[in-house]
Amino acid sequence: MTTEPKLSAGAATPRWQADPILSVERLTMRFGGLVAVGDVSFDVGRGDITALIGPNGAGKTTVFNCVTGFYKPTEGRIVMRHGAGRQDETVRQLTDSGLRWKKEGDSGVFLLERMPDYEIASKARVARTFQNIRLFGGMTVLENLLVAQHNPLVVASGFTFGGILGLPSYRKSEREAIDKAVYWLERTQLVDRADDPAADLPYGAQRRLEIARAMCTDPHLLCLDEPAAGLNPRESADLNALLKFIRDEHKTSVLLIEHDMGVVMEISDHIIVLDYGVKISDGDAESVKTDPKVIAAYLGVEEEEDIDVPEVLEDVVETIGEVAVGSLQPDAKGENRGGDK
Ligand SMILES: Nc1ncnc2c1ncn2[C@@H]1O[C@H](COP(=O)(O)OP(=O)(O)OP(=O)(O)O)[C@@H](O)[C@H]1O
Repeated sequence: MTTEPKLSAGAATPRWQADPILSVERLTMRFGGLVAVGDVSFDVGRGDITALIGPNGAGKTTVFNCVTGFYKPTEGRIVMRHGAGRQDETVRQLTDSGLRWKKEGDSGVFLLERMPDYEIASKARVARTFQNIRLFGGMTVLENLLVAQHNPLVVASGFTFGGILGLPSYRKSEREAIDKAVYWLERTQLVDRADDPAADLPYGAQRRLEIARAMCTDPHLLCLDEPAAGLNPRESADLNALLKFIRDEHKTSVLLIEHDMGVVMEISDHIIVLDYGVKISDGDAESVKTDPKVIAAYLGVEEEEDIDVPEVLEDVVETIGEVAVGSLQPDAKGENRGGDK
């Protein structure tokens, strides 16, 4: 099934079509007989906040794991681009040649389905956070951010000796790494906790630290798996502000999985909706939240069922727009379609 991206009336060509930083093309992921993701395609606009949403078990994390190299897709192509435009000719050349990436100056094309996860992070510059927080709990908050910058520091140390001897070039890189860490600690309101073990931070602060750590790697694309999970309303508002800052001031593209529709509808430029492993809607917030297929998926109405959309629409849009959708995650049939992460 193909679902063409939708825009609200009067909108111009969206960035995700004109200038996609990431294109997921006909992605399929099977686990034995289970099709977790089936023939899914979508684009992520450069400089956009893009949300991937859907009920439990819809396939969101599986898509994330394919994009970030934790899974090798069964089928499909995942194109990451540095520099403006679709770069179709380079994508075609790479696909035909069997090579993994091509970089020229500030431009570059990376076929992520061919790359191991460490290359996706270091070369394609895709950073991610996890549904279950994965910090180095015994290290301090500052150390967590310095570890994230390990690669440039190792290079600056000339692979050890420059660091041991304290050469000026290494000291300069070390200073820069600390400055960058402090910058992100300030942006995430964690400066006062810099010397505390990461495990001692409250939950919401640990989530912000994960984002700070990812940003210390200077990603072109930041992938966040349920960043608002477990946050209180105040922390969710802070998260919204942080993600808008990352988009607007750092021009970093963001792709997030999120169940909190308050967060999704407020900050997303573009929303893709999955259900049972297929894409059911794709467009801006306005078009997605009024899409009958989305409403049916969240409320568990069978597609063939003749729902009276105008009658229920107002209530449902209000619900999807305002509720932290924990209560909507299991569908109306009472099924929990997901597994633990
Ligand atoms: N490694 C795996 N092995 C087998 N099945 C898997 C694996 N990972 C995911 N699945 C299955 O694939 C389907 C999609 O799971 P996925 O975690 O991608 O959904 P999700 O949309 O992220 O769900 P949630 O919102 O609950 O996190 C589910 O049926 C899940 O049980």
